[in-house]
Amino acid sequence: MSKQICLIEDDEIMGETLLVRLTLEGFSCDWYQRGQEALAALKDKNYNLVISDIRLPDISGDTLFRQLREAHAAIPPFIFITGFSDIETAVELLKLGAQDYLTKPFDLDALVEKARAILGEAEAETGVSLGVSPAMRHIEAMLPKLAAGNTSVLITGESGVGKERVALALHRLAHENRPFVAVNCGALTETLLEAELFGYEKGAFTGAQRTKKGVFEQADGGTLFLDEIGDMPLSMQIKVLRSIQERTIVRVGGETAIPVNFRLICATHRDLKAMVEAGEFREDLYYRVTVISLRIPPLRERKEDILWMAHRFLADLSAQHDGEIFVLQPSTERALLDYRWPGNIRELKHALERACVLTEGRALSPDAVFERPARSEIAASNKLSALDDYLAESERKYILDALEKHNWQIQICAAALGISRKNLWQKMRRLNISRE
Ligand SMILES: Nc1ncnc2c1ncn2[C@@H]1O[C@H](COP(=O)(O)OP(=O)(O)OP(=O)(O)O)[C@@H](O)[C@H]1O
Repeated sequence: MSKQICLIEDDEIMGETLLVRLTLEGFSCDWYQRGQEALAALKDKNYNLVISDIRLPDISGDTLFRQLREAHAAIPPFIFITGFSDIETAVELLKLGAQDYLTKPFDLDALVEKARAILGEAEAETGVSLGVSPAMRHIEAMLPKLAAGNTSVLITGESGVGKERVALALHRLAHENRPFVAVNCGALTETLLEAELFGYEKGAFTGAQRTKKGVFEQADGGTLFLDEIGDMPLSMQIKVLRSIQERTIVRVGGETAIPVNFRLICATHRDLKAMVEAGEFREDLYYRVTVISLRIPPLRERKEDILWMAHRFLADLSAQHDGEIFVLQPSTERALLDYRWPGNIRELKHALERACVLTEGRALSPDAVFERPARSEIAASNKLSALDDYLAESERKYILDALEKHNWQIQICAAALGISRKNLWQKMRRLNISRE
C-alpha cells in the first residue's frame, strides 16, 4: 500500500503543485488548506508523513504541531515548509521533534528526496537502498534478477561510489545467510595474495604453522568479492581463471583439488577493456568476469542522491550523538549539490561525520562541512567560458534586482520577469541566488 502523506498548505499554486508531484511519485496524498481541518484529520487518520507550511490562515503550523504532540504520544514525522523569516521557528520545531524543514524557494526534487528518505521508500522496493537517482534505481531493479541466477558480475566505478555496497546488496538478495568474503586484490603482494586466495597447507612456507583456508574456500556456498581485480598481477590472473573455470582450488603447498562453489563478484575503478588492449589484463579472464557489468556513476553524475544520502548519514549520526538531530542549512544543501565529490560517497560520509563532531550548532553550515570554502572548488571545476560567465553574471544581477524590487515575492517577481514561478526558482538555484 502506498504511503499516506498529509499535506498542509494554504497557497493554491504551491499546494496543487505539491499534490500533483507527490501523487505522481506514488504517494497517497491528502491536501488541507487550513490548520484546523488538518488537525482533525490527523487525529482520525494514520498518516506516515506530514508536510506542512508554517504560515496558515487559521492556526499556524507550529501551533498545530505542538497541539498534536500534547495530545498524542506518537505522531507522524513532520517536514515544515518555511519562508526565510520563519527559520527560527523551524529550528525550534526541530528541537521539539520535527524531522526536517525546507526554506522557500525550494526544489521539488529535494522535498521528494526528504520524503523518501524519511519514509524509507527506497528500501521498501528491493530491500536495499542504493539511491533515488534513475541510475541507482535501475541498478536496484536489476539486482533481484541478477540474484536469481549465478552469473559473474563486474562492478565498475570510481573509488568510493559504493561498489562494495552494491556487491553486498546483491549477495544479501541471493544468499542472505551464507558467507560474503571480500578481498582487495590491490592491497597485497603477490605471494600474500596467493596465500589469501587459495589458502595454504601446514609447512607450505616458513611461518605456515597450520593449514589455512583461502577466500575461495571461505566463500563456499556464498559470494566471493574480488575488489580491485584490475590490480591483480598477471601471474595470479591465470591461477584465478583456472579456479573459476574448474571450480576447484589447490592450496599453496597442497596437491589435492578442492571443489569450491560461490558466486563471483568483481569490482574495479580501472578500465579493464583498455587494460586488455594494453596487455595488462588477460582477455579470457576479462570475458569470464564481465558476463554482467554494472557501472556505478560518480556522485556528481547523480546529484539526486547527494541530499538523499546526506540525510541518511545525518540520521545515523544523530542517533550516534545521543539523538541530537543534525540538519543542513539551506546554503549547505546548495554547496553539497554544487561540489564535485571526487571521493564520492565515502567523501560525503566523512565530511558529514567531521562536521557533526566539530560543529557548534545542529544546523550544519557550509564551513562545517567543507574544510575549505566550497566556492573556490566550484569555480575551479566548473570554469565557464568568458561569455557564459558574463551572461550568467548579468542574468543573476537582473534577477536579484527584480527580487529586491518586489520584496522577494516570488510570484509577483516571476510575473514581472515574464517567466513561471518554477522557472524563476530553477534560475535562482542555478545562479545561486538566495536571500541570505
Ligand atoms: N547506498 C549507500 N548508503 C549508505 N552508505 C553508502 C552507500 N553506498 C556507499 N556507502 C558508503 O560509502 C563508503 C564507500 O562505499 P564502498 O566501499 O562500497 O565504495 P567502493 O566503490 O567499493 O570504494 P573503493 O573503490 O574505494 O573500494 C562506505 O563507507 C559505504 O558504507
